[in-house]
Amino acid sequence: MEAEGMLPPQSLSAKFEGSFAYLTVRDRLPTILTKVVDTLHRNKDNFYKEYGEEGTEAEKRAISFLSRLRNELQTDKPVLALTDNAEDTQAWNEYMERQQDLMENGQLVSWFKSPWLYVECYMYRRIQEALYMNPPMHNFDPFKEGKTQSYFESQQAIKYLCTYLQELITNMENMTEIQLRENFLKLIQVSLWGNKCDLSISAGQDNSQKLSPIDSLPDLQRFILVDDSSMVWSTLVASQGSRSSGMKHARVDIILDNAGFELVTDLVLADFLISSGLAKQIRFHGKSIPWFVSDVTKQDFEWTIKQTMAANHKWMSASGVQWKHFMKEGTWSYHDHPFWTLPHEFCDMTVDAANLYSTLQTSDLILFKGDLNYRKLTGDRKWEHTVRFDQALRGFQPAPLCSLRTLKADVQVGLQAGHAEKLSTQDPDWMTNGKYAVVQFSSPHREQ
Ligand SMILES: O=P(O)(O)OC[C@@]1(O)O[C@H](CO)[C@@H](O)[C@@H]1O
Ligand SMILES: [Mn+2]
Repeated sequence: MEAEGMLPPQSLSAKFEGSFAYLTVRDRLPTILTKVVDTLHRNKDNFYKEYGEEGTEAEKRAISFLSRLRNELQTDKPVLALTDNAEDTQAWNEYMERQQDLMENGQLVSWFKSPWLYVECYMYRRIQEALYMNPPMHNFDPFKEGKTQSYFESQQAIKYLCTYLQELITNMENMTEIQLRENFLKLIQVSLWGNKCDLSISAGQDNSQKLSPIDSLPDLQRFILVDDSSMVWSTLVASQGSRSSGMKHARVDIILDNAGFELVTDLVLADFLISSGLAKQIRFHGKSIPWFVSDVTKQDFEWTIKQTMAANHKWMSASGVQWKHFMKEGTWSYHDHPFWTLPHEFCDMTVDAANLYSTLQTSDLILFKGDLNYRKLTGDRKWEHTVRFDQALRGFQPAPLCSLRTLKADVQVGLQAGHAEKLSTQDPDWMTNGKYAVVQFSSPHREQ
């Protein structure tokens, strides 16, 4: 827990000129908006075919809304309250008020003056507003094409991975505890590096995985700056009771990040956890609206399993069939909660999404995938790099948790003294170029 009266460090923000936040708001976010507009344009005929004139009109209105939004962003206009009437509209507008209270000298909350985490999340929610306000477009996912493309472009790697998984499952019975541990650690790393493949960092450019993900692991090892995966293993082993008695029903929650290759790496890990008996239940958590270009929605989740099932490859389809079965029998389940697409830091969850927090409290292990989750875990703040991960969580400790993240934003805690300085001389962009990664663990049960 945080010492009382201690203020956390400042939020990252585009107000720091030249910072990664600044460059993202200035360059990457407008590009993403332009791509959304292009996507709507390209689908013009489809909207007409499906909904007639009404579809064409909705598409035009959404495009003009998004063009205005891009202009507001680029000219640093004040952030506007949401005008739609969705489940989370009020929470967003209340959060805006909170941001307003934090502003100094009576300045208004705006794109280049407010916290980066807030304005970036807000942009994706405004894209959704453009769609909500223009039915019949409210269910349209402007990022769908990019997500399916990234899945298809990673076919080769997915084949390798599913083949590897099916071999493991065949040999599981004869595996010693040491071998089981080794394979678990490998699949944790595959899921970790799967996070290299998000589409928002490359503003939607192809970033797919083509090589064998298992063979690349040894070369990547030295880029893992903090590796707490052995603690993750101990947590799982401790929570399942003995392997043969299977007394306890360990539950793992995976807070998903990106669709495409990354999601497959997560499903493979989840399959291994169940097939090995390390866990009895997996709960996946995804986004309820299209988010940060590549994040998984329920539709993406179901689509991925279906596609994998239908693949013309023995081991891929065997994996897909198994995953479908896990879903059907409830061993796996998919959940979304509006909190995952709110701009809050996770330390706010106890108050702002108490029901989600209490659900997570009954988990044996929570895996947080990706960069945005890391930003929310640490509040996207200017922490010293040597501050402990536990401390940066500021009381967010529902259950043992682990962040699997490749570095794509300039926040990083939990490093040894001198490590960050050394990296800065070797590779000045180490925090944002996606070459490095961390596996960081924190447990409420651990001695603080
Ligand atoms: O959470 P993810 O998918 O790993 O990354 C999301 C992300 O690409 O979006 C932001 C850039 O716009 C960065 O913070 C981060 O790299
Ligand atoms: Mn993402």
